[in-house]
Amino acid sequence: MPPQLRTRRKTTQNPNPNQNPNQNPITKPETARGRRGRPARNRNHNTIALARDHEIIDNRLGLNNNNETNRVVVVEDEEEEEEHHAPQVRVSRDIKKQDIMDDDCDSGGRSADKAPAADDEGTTPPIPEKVQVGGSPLYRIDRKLGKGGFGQVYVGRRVGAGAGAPEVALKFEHKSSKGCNYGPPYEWQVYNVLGGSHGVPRVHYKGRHGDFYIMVMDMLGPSLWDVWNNKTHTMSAEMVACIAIEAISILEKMHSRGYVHGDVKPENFLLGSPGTHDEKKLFLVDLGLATRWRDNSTGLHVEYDQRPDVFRGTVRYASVHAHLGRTGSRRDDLESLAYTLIFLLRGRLPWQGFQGENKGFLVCKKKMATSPENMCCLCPAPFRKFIEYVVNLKFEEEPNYAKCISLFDGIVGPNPDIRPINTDGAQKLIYQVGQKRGRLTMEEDDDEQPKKKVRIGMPATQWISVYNARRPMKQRYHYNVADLRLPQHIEKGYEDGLFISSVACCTNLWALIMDAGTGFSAQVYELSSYFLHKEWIMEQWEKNYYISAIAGSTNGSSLVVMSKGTQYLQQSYKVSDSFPFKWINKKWKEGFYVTAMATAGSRWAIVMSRGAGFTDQVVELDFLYPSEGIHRRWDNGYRITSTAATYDQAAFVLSIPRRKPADETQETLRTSDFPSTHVKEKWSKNLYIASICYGRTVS
Ligand SMILES: Nc1ncnc2c1ncn2[C@@H]1O[C@H](COP(=O)(O)OP(=O)(O)OP(=O)(O)O)[C@@H](O)[C@H]1O
Repeated sequence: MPPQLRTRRKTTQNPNPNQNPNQNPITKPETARGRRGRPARNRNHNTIALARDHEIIDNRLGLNNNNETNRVVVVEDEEEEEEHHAPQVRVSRDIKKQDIMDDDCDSGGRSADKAPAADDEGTTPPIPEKVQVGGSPLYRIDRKLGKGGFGQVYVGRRVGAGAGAPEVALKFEHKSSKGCNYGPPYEWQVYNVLGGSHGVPRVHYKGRHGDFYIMVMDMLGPSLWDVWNNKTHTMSAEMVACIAIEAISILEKMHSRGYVHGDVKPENFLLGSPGTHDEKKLFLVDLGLATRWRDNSTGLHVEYDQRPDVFRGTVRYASVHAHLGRTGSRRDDLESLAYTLIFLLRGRLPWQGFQGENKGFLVCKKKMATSPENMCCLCPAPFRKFIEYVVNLKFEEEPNYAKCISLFDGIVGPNPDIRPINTDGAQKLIYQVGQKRGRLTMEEDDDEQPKKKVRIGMPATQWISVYNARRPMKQRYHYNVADLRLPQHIEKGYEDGLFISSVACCTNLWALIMDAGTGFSAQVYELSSYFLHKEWIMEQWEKNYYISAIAGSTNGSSLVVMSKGTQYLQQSYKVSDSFPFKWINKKWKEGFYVTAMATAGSRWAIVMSRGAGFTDQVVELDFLYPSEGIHRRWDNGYRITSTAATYDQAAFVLSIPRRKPADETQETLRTSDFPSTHVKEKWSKNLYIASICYGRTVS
């Protein structure tokens, strides 16, 4: 079917007649481009970039000075709204660890691998028979204890020592391994700080032997995954509650030293060596993904950030924030611990079994959609309470470890000496907190107002509208506009001296914001059955129009508005099945900033422009309205400049303007219906719609 083409054009005189249109050749053609003025097309990515020698007419002042305060409100005939369920979108990530291995055959199997040293896989260079590092005695390498994505761990026996001499564990990392690009493994630094502290094995020596970096550490016993696996895939509630209690105390200690572990999972909790007095003691190993939550020099919490293309950890146990690429903080370890506990107790997590390229996205989506009640049905109540607590923690919030530990009191036997796991560390913590506060439990928090549940298991779609403070101006909105009625509203707006500033779509009905403060001098638009209609856009680019607003419908059509008088120098757009953060990141480095976004069903279209008038830009992407992230960004001077949402996710682009507006006020609203009455209230406070979209939030 040919694209449905409805193009209208509106031109006003350049209100800045002193500017010579031939004066100002600004952009250098992109090197990938062929003939002059032709866009460079990246065949693989449906990316079109145009570089043109042209001059920019900045009309902003001309129209912004309009002091008109009367506003015309045209409310479109109400029409029935249909509910459309968009298919799932994909998120591709930088996969750092073994997240591909998470499926029905458990990744944990690798730590039970007890092959002798000589039988090692052909891909890794052979482990030496004997090693001596960093002033250590000479060790003979014995059986293999385990293997991870980074290293291999073997038993070491001291050469010449008697049969009763204690064994050590040696972690080998080949110099060519991912973790050793810049010298010794990063994990060594973390062990320097944490080694030997509560629940972390002691490191005795470390150094290089041949092509291997080797760490000599306390020899430990089976991992919790091994124990679970040997026990027909179940564990008693008492055993898991003891693990919870002690694991929380280990994390508390690690956090108190400024680190988050970053990869909490059953494979990384080890018991002490069988037959030793530590055999019931819990340890946490693998510090390769540990990061600082507290800056060493300032003592302050590290800065919040979100980089949706960065994933660190293990898909099955990662916190939702880790999936979304947010800077790790203490809450993430506790969320991963909660999943670890439920896995040990129930033998399975609801998001196991996803496969394929967009597995990380599907797992994260499922985590968001699983309420604590559902995750913990048939589990004792403390486990649900623990999950509810941890998923509500804020980025910088200090977890109440003692309260978390006390949640499990009722499940474990009263006598710590006969518990299946040693809980000494937790007893000590509870005691210390009790001393400090004059009480042993943390019941005072029980009167707290119940927190808003963030994992509802029930998606909701809403209008998200963003309002900026501006000098009084005329703004008009239309909503529930069917395709055929678009032209008449737009033409009327043009006649009244308005230009389209934002467009949005709810199901297949359009919303249109037109105002007198755009600064545009001319505008064209097209309603097309394509998302997006490349040829038309290129044609308009050739005529010096730039994309100023876009929207897409669930049936895949799009409304693209292109204007003259923008401040843009060059523009590029991408249509993608998943939120294309990697591409955005790449374009940021080239001086482009996101200036418009839209979705059609599960697809995203992102427009980026040079000369956007921003000095920095960030993205907030979530399965719900990311209020914490937005507030943090606001505090740092960012303001929302683009929004778009699918049925699954909402994306917000926040920018720092090059020129600060006199009044930086920005407000957002989430409403089930188009916010017609709210808009009028906002207008009365000189707040005008700056961006609007319809899609995923949480009611
Ligand atoms: N001190 C130890 N004593 C006994 N076994 C150990 C010890 N340290 C590690 N292991 C075993 O070796 C396995 C791999 O160790 P570790 O997790 O440190 O390696 P890694 O390559 O960093 O793993 P990952 O891929 O999870 O990052 C562990 O799961 C465990 O079974």
